[in-house]
Amino acid sequence: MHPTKITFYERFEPIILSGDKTITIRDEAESHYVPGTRVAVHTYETDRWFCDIEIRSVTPIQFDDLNEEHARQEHLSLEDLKRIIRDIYPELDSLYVIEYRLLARDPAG
Ligand SMILES: CC(=O)Nc1ccn([C@H]2C[C@H](O)[C@@H](CO)O2)c(=O)n1
Repeated sequence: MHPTKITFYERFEPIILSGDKTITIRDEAESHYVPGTRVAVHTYETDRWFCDIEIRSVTPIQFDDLNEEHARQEHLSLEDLKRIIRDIYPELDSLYVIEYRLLARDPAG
């Protein structure tokens, strides 16, 4: 069964809902999303649903191959992106770029 839920740190909610952040970079444990499927997005901290996304692609990437295009898609500088990835996944080099598009958001949000 493919995963139908993903969590994001609450601080990223505004840029996900604005459509400015269109990828997330995760480890192997979170790499099993299926392109074309709908996934519910919840906050990591409180498990609050705030939107749905459609998975566009899941692509392996090495930490050293992260570039300015990934940073643009994350709506971050490359320096900040690499620092955040290193905070979340210290010493992990094999990662996955999950590209998505915003489908529906909480009308009360
Ligand atoms: C539990 C967990 O790992 N949750 C995550 C992981 C990553 N993100 C964000 C941070 C960056 O913008 C990208 C890159 O991983 O995705 C997140 O919000 N929550």
